Amino acid sequence: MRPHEDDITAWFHQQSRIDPSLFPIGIGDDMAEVCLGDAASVLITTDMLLDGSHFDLTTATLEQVGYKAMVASLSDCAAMATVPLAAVVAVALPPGFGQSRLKQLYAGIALAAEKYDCPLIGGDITSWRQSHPFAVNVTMLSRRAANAPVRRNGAKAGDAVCVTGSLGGSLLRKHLAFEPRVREALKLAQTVTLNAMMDISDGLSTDLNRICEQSGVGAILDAASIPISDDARTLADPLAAALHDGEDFELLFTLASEQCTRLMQAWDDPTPISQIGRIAEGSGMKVRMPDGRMAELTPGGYDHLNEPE
Ligand SMILES: Nc1ncnc2c1ncn2[C@@H]1O[C@H](COP(=O)(O)OP(=O)(O)O)[C@@H](O)[C@H]1O
Ligand SMILES: Cc1ncc(C[n+]2csc(CCOP(=O)(O)OP(=O)(O)O)c2C)c(N)n1
Ligand SMILES: [Mg+2]
Repeated sequence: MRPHEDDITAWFHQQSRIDPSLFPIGIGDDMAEVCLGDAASVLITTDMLLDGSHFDLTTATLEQVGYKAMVASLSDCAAMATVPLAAVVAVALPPGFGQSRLKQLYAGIALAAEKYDCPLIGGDITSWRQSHPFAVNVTMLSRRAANAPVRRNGAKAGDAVCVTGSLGGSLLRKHLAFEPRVREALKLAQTVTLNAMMDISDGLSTDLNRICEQSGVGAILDAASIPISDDARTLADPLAAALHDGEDFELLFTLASEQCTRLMQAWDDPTPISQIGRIAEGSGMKVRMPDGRMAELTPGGYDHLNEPE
């Protein structure tokens, strides 16, 4: 079944009557683009992370949470092959949170800001009057690189489907300490023509479905080619983990088959790239299982609107 989140964001997209000459990219991609005149533009994304949903403060440190909040947004900048510019960070604090814990959070934010050259330029502090969980929201700006921002809607039948890094088992470790693929995305866009790209936050099955739906195509994956992470291999069903766990924060992209051949020859970055399947005409996703059997692939990743009541 289609994720409920996608139903409502598609509805938001339908409702929005924005002028494409002012906002060339609106609802539906990892970032929206705002024209500033004279061919200049800025891209923007916002993401809220909640204690209990995106991290668990009984086990994660505030420094890890600050880092994660920043790199999740940096991953959106990478998803469109854009250059991060700056971040503003808003927090909602439980009563009695205090300055010293805010400084721990800041240490994680500052670590990511420094590492990815994306300074914190503002924010907001609010506190709950009653007992409520901690929340942190990052809004981030980026700018175009030499390439146009890579969108979700450009995949074409016959394209190769590729990912960076490896997938699955993120909850064991990676989701608090990953490296957003900013450098890799810019290198990719410099080396080849990318038809579609996004980052994998909700899970390969759910996020590939977004590219397919927005591009009006289907996809066939080859399970044996999916790079399964070492952490996913410790779980009961490593392939299911790679397909559905989410928070891999790897790049998922499609490009013409000859471009893919060229990319595989030219790619010299330490982060590996794998071709995991092909874009097909029509709609829907299939996966060739390791035993050769073809199975339907339905979006089985994270859906905030499909949580138990
Ligand atoms: N509350 C909202 N109001 C308007 N647009 C929204 C809202 N929530 C999400 N969106 C938009 O819906 C699109 C799809 O969201 P999603 O797939 O979750 O993106 P991401 O994984 O990059 O956060 C994005 O363009 C996002 O900006
Ligand atoms: C305590 C806890 N439970 C569950 C998860 C797993 N998880 C939480 S949100 C999420 C999906 C990604 O988050 P979302 O807010 O949808 O990010 P976006 O797609 O908007 O970038 C996943 C896999 C987690 N990281 N921590
Ligand atoms: Mg989401």
